[in-house]
Amino acid sequence: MVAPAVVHLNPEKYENPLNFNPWRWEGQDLHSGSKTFMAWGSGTRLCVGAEFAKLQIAIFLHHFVSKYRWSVTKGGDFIRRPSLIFPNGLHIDIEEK
Ligand code: HEM
Repeated sequence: MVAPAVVHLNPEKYENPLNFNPWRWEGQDLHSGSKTFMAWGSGTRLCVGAEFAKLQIAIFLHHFVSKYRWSVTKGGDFIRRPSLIFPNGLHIDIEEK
């Protein structure tokens, strides 16, 4: 069994894996058999909803950053175990621009 988050945070695979850097996968092998990128699983069990989910995420983020302002009001501490957990939640105020 493989924990994808552990692979994605491996400093031997990615430079400064804890830094926010969406471009870190640019030029990497992202195919279904990749051993360095497996957010959608791998091989025959690859997520069937991956393309749908990516489209939804892109549409959501586009509208979220272009039409709304937000600020963190409470919480936001996080623990990597290895997936991300917010023990006190992450409360945000959202308002239309
Ligand atoms: C951010 C969103 C998503 C992530 C990160 C994600 C991730 C994954 C991962 C890692 C697996 C492999 C699990 C394993 O190896 O046992 C998987 C499988 C699967 N996902 Fe997703 N998924 C997402 C969204 C979706 C959506 C939106 C759908 C359906 C509309 C979906 C349907 C499935 C199905 C049916 C499988 C099982 C595939 C199989 O075993 O043949 N997923 N997903």
